[in-house]
Amino acid sequence: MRYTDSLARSAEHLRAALPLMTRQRAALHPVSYAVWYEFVSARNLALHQAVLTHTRDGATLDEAQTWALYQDHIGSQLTSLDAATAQKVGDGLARVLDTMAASAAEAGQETARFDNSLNTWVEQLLGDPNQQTQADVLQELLSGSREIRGAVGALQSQLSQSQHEIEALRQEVRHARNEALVDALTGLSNRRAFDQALSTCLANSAHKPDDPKAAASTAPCLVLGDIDFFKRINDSFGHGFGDQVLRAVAQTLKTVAANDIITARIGGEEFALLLPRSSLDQAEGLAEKMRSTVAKGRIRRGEQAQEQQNVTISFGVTQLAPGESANDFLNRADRALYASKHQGRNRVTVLTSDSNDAQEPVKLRA
Ligand SMILES: Nc1nc2c(ncn2[C@@H]2O[C@H](COP(=O)(O)OP(=O)(O)OP(=O)(O)O)[C@@H](O)[C@H]2O)c(=O)[nH]1
Repeated sequence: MRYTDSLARSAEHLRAALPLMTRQRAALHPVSYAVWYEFVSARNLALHQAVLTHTRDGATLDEAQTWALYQDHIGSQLTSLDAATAQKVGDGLARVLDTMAASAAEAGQETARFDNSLNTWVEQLLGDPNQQTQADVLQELLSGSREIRGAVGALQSQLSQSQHEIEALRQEVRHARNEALVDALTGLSNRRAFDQALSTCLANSAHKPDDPKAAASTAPCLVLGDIDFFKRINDSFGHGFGDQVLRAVAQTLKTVAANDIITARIGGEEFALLLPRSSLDQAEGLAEKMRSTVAKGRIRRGEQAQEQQNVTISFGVTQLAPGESANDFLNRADRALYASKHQGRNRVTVLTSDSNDAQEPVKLRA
């Protein structure tokens, strides 16, 4: 069960959530309650972080953002949890069937061996006319054994049919599981997949510390991107065109990023790229290439050639410091992104771990 808080604790979270919802003029429906409940209870770090990002500088969460947060951080978790359970059940069933099929095959071989022995005995007995009665009995035994063999054969083919069915089921579950990790609009990884990849990447990097003597030291790098003035695009040309812009930008990021880079849509118009092992310069170069490719592109709005829209995207780039938590890593990338927005947008900002102070000047590139 997802919510296991005691009554007193739930009431405490609710008391904390309600004033926030009022201040945010949040709509009063279960999706909105769930988002704010999870935010105040700090049970869901990714959601907590996303709400902070959306509401910085006193901004309010709108309906679309609330639904998107629910979809990315709460709803999809339930789906993939179900899928994980189904996968476990499927695997268990398949294991049982594998064992049964192996036993049945063994039983079949046993029976065939028994049948062969009987054949030999019958030939010997038929060679002796005085043993006619015993031979009749043995013939009967032989035909009985053939029946057994037929039955076991049927069982084997039944089991092999079931194995095919289970395999098909397994593939369906695998497919459902993958779907739960994919952002339906853009086809990129979703927030959940990104969070999983980030924690795996951090765990791996803890086991493989970087060589401090290497010239351009490599470590996990994070590139956060956020489309500029996206609200204006939605407001001017409609939500449908906004979605088209999201798909086009996602496609550009996917094309520019190499295969080993996790490319995710982690919020409404926010993207994240995780480079498992890279120098900060390489990560900055990648962000810069993405920024300029998006800025040069034109997205068609209608049938007329002049109905084209250009969009820009701001980036924040950082590299993991040794022993750093995922939260601090993400926060620094977010602050770098925020600096890009603050400095005029359509730019890449790199923030290193030793320039942790938000006030400290950061390296900017337009
Ligand atoms: N079309 C579309 N819009 C979305 C989606 N998810 C969030 N949005 C919208 O994205 C907009 C984000 O706006 P803001 O957070 O104000 O940011 P912005 O206008 O891009 O401004 P800056 O980031 O400061 O440049 C909001 O209007 C959301 O409704 C989505 O899936 N599709």
